[in-house]
Amino acid sequence: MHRLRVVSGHLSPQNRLGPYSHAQIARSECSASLPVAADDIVVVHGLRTAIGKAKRGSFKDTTPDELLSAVMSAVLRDVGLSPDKLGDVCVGNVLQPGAGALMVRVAQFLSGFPDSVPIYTVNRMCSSGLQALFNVAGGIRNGSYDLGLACGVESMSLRSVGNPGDVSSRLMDNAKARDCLIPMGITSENVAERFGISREKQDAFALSSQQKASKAQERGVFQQEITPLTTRFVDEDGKERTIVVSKDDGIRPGTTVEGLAKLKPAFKPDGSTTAGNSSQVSDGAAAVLLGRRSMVEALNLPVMGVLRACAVVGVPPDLMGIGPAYAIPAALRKSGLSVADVDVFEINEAFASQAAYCVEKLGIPMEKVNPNGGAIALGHPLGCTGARQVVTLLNELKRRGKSRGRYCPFAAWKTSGLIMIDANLLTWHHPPVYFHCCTPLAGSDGTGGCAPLSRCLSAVEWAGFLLRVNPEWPAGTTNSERPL
Ligand SMILES: CC(=O)SCCNC(=O)CCNC(=O)[C@H](O)C(C)(C)COP(=O)(O)OP(=O)(O)OC[C@H]1O[C@@H](n2cnc3c(N)ncnc32)[C@H](O)[C@@H]1OP(=O)(O)O
Repeated sequence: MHRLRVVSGHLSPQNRLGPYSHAQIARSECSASLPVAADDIVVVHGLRTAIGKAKRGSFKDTTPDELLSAVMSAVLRDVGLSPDKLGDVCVGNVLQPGAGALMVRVAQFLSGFPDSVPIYTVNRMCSSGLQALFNVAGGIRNGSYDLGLACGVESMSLRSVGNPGDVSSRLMDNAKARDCLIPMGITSENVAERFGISREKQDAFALSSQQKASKAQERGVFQQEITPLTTRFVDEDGKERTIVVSKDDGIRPGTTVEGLAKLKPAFKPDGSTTAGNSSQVSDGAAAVLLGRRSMVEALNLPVMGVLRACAVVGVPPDLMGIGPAYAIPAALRKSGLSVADVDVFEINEAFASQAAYCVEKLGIPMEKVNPNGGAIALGHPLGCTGARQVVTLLNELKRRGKSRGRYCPFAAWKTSGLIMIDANLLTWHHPPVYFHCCTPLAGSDGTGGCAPLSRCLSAVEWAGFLLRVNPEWPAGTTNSERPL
């Protein structure tokens, strides 16, 4: 009934559609092609912390349980959901000892979650945050529970990559197994050499990431997705201060092609991968609340998107960065869409070499790729990034009033994760006061409200999962102002 009311509200002459006629609405792809089902897996809400520069940035003295707790509690607080309603919490993490099991359980209690709520970690390297989403979605799909929280967290300040753990000495006799020891920076060099991604091309990609992120930061775009975190910070004189962190550290608005060209190769003397065209080593966390549509509707929670398809593909470990070039087509096949149908792609920028290769190989127009910059500018807290990209993409699609997005981060070693998300106006849940926000035209600077209804209904896609975006929240709405 609620959906019918929502739809008829849009179609009624009293609504504020301005020049958009009913005929235009009826022609929309979204309403025609996207079925709505009670057991859809929907995204309710997502937030992230700011991303700190590891070892010297805002979160250099912040433990990962604190980062995680900040996003876990903020997401539930924003939508007014009691934690005891959660059936499971899955947290992507790469570097914490003991698979991060202690860290996440501590975060759970720091967040005020009862001990009856289960929590666990997952490690699919740089896709861990995304894998957490897959896992929670899987739990909902298989009927284990109706609501779950998918998170990602990493403190690269307090833990470093490097210890390979206990592996058999026989790995030296097996070329593929041996390749698993190749440092990530060298895999970037391999991709650049093998596929002819020149230094100039890499630097151009890096410049574009920095420029897009600078512009987004300047416009306040990230304020919608960042929950501020009050934390301790020890300054150069050893004095401890309390700071509030709400802004990403890594973005360099002054980046130029000349400045990038001057940087020395970081991983091998005659290489092309530098500090400027690599992702930054960072600290951060993100959380995304997922639920079965029937339960989400029963609790009158908002719906940001619907999970439509997931794909995970393995690639050779010495070329790990090419993952999106394989995972994106796999998810496209599952969804019956093509690259041309997609409006926004979020592709992880572990290195400009691999990201540029994937974009080229798939023939994606650059303006559709990471419109607010990626890990080169923002930073790449390993276990967090997949969840962070989902949060960033959903907010971008919401700003644009787009109904479908597609997203693809990728994992190190041999796998690539892909999820697809679509938006369908027919499934929106929000109070009428916000409902009208989809009628004014969005300003190109993201400040002018949501897109017209005809655009809200159009199809967009994304590499990864198809998520429905709810553009009823005006651009610039802060977390605390969002409707509950
Ligand atoms: C599956 C996966 O995702 S695999 C990927 C996993 N992640 C990784 O492997 C991390 C890859 N990145 C790295 O290892 C590191 O960032 C490195 C080794 C490339 C560089 O490390 P650092 O030297 O500490 O980098 P840092 O960001 O501090 O930059 C060093 C200097 O380069 C220069 N620089 C960096 N970016 C720029 C830029 N955009 N323009 C101009 N100069 C720049 C600056 O002089 C900077 O020094 P400053 O910060 O004091 O001004």
